[in-house]
Amino acid sequence: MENKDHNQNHQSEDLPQVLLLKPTPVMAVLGEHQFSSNKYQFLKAWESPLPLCQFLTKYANSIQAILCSGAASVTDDLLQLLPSVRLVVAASAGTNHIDLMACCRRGISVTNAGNVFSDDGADAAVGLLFDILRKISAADRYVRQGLWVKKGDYALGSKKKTFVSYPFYSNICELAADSDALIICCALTDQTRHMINKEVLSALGKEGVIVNIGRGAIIDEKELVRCLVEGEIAGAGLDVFEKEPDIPKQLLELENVVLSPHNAVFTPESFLALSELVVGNLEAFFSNLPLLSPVMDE
Ligand SMILES: O=CC(=O)O
Repeated sequence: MENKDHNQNHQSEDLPQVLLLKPTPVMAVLGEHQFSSNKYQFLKAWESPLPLCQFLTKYANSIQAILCSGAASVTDDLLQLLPSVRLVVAASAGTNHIDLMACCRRGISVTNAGNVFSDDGADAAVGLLFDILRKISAADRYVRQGLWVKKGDYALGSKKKTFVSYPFYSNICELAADSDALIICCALTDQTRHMINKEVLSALGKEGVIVNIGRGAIIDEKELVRCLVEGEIAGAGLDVFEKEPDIPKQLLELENVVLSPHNAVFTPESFLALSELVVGNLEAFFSNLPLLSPVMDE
């Protein structure tokens, strides 16, 4: 029947209910490994014919946990509707889509992806950096467009291989001024929003490149585009953007920019580790054991 609420499964009535507001990529892996474990009733809001508000009201007093990715925000208003929620499991390292203060006020624990994405995130950032410095994608386009035949050899790339040490900088402008490349991989918070602004980009300078695998809004994107267009910095490798999936059109036309669709950590290995962590957190929570990757443990 078209209008059936697939969440209504009498056999699972006694299982702890875990709300999913939107599909999260980890579900594909969870599906293979754990979804069929029959330990939880996963309520998929998008599969219900009910409007979201009615759906939430129907299960308001029984949903104990929320599993979410960045695609769906966990706001104070949402939590207000779900008084039985005691755990929010983020299927991401970033928690900027979760109102942490509201969770704290309501005594709700929060977990995230811990460090399961660290290796693949680092690989992707270095990949973007090499691509920008050695113009790999741009040279690929050059060959595909037949320009090698028509115009001859491609412009030189560069990659310094000097000894690297890691001094600490408390001032981001000084850090940028002393760096050839800035790799942004921190969380988006009130403190880091637009942390990379006009001053920082101009301190990075004409030879400098920037890679962002954190969150788009850590960089003032308008300024970044302006600096790239006007040659005030040398290039950018960007996995994240301020208004995903929309990206500024000018970026598409720039040869010194490498773009990827917020997929820096999308590997089978990361997702398998994430699915195990998500299930591990749910199991720990419902067995009253310490959470595996707490952001906030109430
Ligand atoms: O962007 C990915 C994450 O936060 O895990």
